[in-house]
Amino acid sequence: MIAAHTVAQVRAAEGRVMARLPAGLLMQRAAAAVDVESARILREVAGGVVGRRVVVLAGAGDNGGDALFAAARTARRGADVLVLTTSGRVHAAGAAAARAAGARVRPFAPEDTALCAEADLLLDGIAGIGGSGGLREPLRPLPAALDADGGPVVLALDLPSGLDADAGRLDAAVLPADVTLTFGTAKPCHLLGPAARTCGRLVVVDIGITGELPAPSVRRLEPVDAARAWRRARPEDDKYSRGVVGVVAGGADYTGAAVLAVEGAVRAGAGMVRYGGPAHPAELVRHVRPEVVVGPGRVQAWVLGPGVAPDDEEQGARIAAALASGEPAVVDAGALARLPEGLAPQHVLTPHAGELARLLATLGRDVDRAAVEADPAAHAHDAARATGATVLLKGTVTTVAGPGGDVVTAASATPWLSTAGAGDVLAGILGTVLAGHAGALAADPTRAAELAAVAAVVHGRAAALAAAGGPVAARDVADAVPAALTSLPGW
Ligand SMILES: NC(=O)C1=CN([C@@H]2O[C@H](COP(=O)(O)OP(=O)(O)OC[C@H]3O[C@@H](n4cnc5c(N)ncnc54)[C@H](OP(=O)(O)O)[C@@H]3O)[C@@H](O)[C@H]2O)[C@@H](O)CC1
Ligand SMILES: [K+]
Repeated sequence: MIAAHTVAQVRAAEGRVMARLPAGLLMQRAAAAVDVESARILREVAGGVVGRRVVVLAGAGDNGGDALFAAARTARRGADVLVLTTSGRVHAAGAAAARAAGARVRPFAPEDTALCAEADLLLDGIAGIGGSGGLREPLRPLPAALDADGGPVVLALDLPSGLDADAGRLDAAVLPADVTLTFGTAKPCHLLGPAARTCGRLVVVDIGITGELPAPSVRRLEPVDAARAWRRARPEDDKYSRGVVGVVAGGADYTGAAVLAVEGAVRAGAGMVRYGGPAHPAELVRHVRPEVVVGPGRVQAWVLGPGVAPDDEEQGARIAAALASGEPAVVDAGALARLPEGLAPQHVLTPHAGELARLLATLGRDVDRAAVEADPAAHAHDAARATGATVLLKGTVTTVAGPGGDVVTAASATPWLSTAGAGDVLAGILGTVLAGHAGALAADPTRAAELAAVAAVVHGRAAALAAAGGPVAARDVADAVPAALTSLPGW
């Protein structure tokens, strides 16, 4: 898991640690890590450090201070270091250290853009967690100038300058990084889309504040976390204790979604799957999966809505009854169009951006799909708070928001996964995960957010396995779930 903390959380922790330590020590730890990573990059891309061209952009605050002390260390290794200050103010001790080590230090001028583009390595110390409002002039043209082939490796200190550390938005000019070294803990911008795309490879540097940090506000689940959280079959299990998943999917006109949701649940290891729906999809489901039981009965978790038409009264009645039962449920597709009052965290809504925009519109918000895609976490969060449910928003980064404010993400394994039916399979997998943890969810329904992200990780991994770098069909994703599980590190 990668944990991210807000600026306020980081500043509070940093304050407590700094009160016990000599002044400037945390900055020196940060600078040392930047210097080590810089040397590693220079060896990799330029074959060595001595004489290699390093340009350092240093802003007015402590992010600039980190950059200046790192510049001093890298200059002492023999690199050719030019520091360009990007503000009228500069960290005085840092600038003195850089000069003393042989680096040149002067203000940035617009024509320096070319020098930046020709460097082997560009350190971005313009702004960190104190930054706001995006890149300022005269730096705004810089990202486009660096975009050309053969430009420098860009190493961002703490975060790519221009990002808002606490948000996933990307609505202002940003200097995208190839590598981001973040200090103490990741920040929400590193994990939330679309901002996360500008961070490149993320490295969290231990500067000694971890012990003072509270519970993270954003978490990214990794495959190893999915292995840990997945409920394994136990010798004493029977099909009921493993979890029974009730699937209300498909209708007279839509059958494929029912089959795919059932496949997802079966392949993820449900003890039993019960199908609820009209005769035609029921026959097809039975044909494809003879192990499925058709008709009502006790279940531990529901999968509601794949392939259900909004005006299907028969399926609508089943969905309403399932939600009223209070049992954990995946609320997908057609079921999203008819949400009742009184949802709770164990109800996981699984919209894509367009569906979330429609849902928010019914709650009186003035948003469209583009607005949701521009800030997925904020909108998922808004919907979770307004409905009381957990919201899993599908996308390149899967973003899960609990009504209590926690956000859990899962990076997508392959872009090929955006294919028809993949969402139905995810709904089935998630139904099995919720059913397997029904006891834990009864004790603490807010665990649904983490479990939803677990299902997304496994779904993404199954897709990557099935796709093997190329296109993938939804049913193949379901078939690959067992292999995806056994391939998880720590399984
Ligand atoms: N937390 C920790 O444990 C540790 C933190 N450390 C480091 O400190 C950093 C935080 O330092 P910080 O608080 O001085 O703020 P910082 O990020 O340098 O930016 C604020 C300055 O930049 C300016 N500015 C603002 N927006 C801007 C923009 N868009 N474009 C350009 N400039 C902009 C703004 O000036 P103004 O708005 O007044 O012009 C202000 O002066 C943190 O990210 C980490 O790197 C480490 O040393 C290790 C320990
Ligand atoms: K930065």
